Amino acid sequence: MANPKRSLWSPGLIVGLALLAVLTLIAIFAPMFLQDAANDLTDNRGLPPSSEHWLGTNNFGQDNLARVLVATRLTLLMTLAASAISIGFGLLIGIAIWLAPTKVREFSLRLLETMVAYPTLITALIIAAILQPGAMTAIIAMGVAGIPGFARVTANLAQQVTKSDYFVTAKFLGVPPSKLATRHMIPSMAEPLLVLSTTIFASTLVEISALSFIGLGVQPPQYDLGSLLNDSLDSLYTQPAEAVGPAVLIVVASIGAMLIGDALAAHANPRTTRVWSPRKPQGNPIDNTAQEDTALVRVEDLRVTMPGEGGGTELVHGVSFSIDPGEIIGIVGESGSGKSLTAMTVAGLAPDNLSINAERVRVGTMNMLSTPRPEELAKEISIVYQDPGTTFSPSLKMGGQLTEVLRKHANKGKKESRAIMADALERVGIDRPHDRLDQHPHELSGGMRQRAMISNSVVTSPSLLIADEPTTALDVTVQVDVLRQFRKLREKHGTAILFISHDIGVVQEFCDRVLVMEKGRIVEELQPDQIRTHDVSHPYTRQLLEAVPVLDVEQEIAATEKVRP
Ligand SMILES: Nc1ncnc2c1ncn2[C@@H]1O[C@H](COP(=O)(O)OP(=O)(O)OP(=O)(O)O)[C@@H](O)[C@H]1O
Repeated sequence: MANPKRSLWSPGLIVGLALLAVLTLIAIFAPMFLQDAANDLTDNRGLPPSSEHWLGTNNFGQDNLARVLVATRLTLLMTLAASAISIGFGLLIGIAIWLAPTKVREFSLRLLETMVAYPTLITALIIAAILQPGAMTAIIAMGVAGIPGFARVTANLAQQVTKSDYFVTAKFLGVPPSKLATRHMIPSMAEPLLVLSTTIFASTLVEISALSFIGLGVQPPQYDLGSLLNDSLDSLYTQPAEAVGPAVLIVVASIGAMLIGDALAAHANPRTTRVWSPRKPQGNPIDNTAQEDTALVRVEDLRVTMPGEGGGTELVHGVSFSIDPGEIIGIVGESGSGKSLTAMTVAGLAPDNLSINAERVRVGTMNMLSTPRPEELAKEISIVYQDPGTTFSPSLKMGGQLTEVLRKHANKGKKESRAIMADALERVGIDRPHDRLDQHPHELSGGMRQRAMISNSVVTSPSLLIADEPTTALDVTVQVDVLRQFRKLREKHGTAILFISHDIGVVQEFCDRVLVMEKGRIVEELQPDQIRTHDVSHPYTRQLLEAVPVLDVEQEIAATEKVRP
């Protein structure tokens, strides 16, 4: 999904569109006005560049520049036609695969994988060699050769759509396949496919010119940029200017298309997968105020801005708070109120596209606006993310990923790290923990992955644990187990916790203090008792309290303590 706040009109897009607009104008008007200069045989053979013939003339006395400009039309038309074949059929096949029965789908996906292993140009060469050389052959060869690549990407994207709740529901309700494709699949995939289409256009242009260059594409008397390049070979040393024109136009056209593709890709939503990344350092990595300030975390006047016209959009408006060692602070607020941005900035992570400004963001002695040492960061701060699906790399086994921090930053050996992790997994209720370490993330359920992530974050006994809605996806019993783990961590190691939740019921007993956020501001700071007795002053907090059924965490923990040692 595109980010509406981010301007589409980047310099790259403007330059790319301008280049393609100029080429389109050339393609339209050059054949109307320069046909004679380009095609008429004259006695002015092999002239060097001059004010009359900017790129000189060829061996038949034809003006090289006029021929290049006239050839632009055929080159662009062939490229458009071949790209349309690749994109059209690729889209149909990619979608059909996911609407087909499982056996057909599996076979088609394997077939596509085999086909994409062959470079497009080789496939095109084989097709062009079988058919009679000519413009139509070049179009068919390039168009057909580009289908598997486009179909493969479409199939990958379509697979993600088929997993979405809205698609499953629509299928369940009996929406016919054609409607599933047009209403659900194509709109969801439109943006990445548009970006891919511009890349296909650029590569088709170069490859179709290559086919003509080697004599399998356009044949005389027709000519395109590739065949003009070929013509220039005979006199490359005596008349190099003849090669310059077609070469420059091929490069300019493909750069134009790539710039448009890049700009569209950059405009695509930067948080489709929620990626938090380290930021550019601001100031000294060590914050000396830690000596006189007993708080573990100190945030002063934090502002997070989405850059844009008119100074951009401020998403977090001057937030200040502190967390003492061992303190559990809750942040509650509705979706989009700035909870995650605030917490991730405290961890020194925030989306790249946002600008972060603050008087201070300190954790221990680390200035989180700068770049603290990675070993210190890994030991001092742990994060439990909202989405367990994206936390683990799908291609690596759980064991390698879960023991990484222990091995790298706590200097534990492989065996010892595995034993510590297996124990931690067992404590969050994961059965057969040793076997789990040898499994891949997809072999675990979402709830298990979430619990694995939680156990991973507590094994290093960090000073600060940032938990971004860690229990949202878990059932109540597991929620309680997890909260109990967090409590034990605080009791044993004095870990402070920044606990983000939508659910004021969960935070009320679990946290020592609760910050209520609304629209990027902390609107109220509450003691748990105030939540319990509804002694709150801000209308938004009252609304939150009225909206959420309250879970008595204390009671639940007490109840499960009785059954669990
Ligand atoms: N990378 C980004 N680019 C642009 N806007 C962003 C980005 N990240 C967050 N936002 C916007 O900032 C606001 C606060 O987002 P944030 O993720 O902090 O909310 P939240 O309170 O954690 O919500 P949720 O509970 O749904 O996760 C939202 O309007 C969100 O759309």
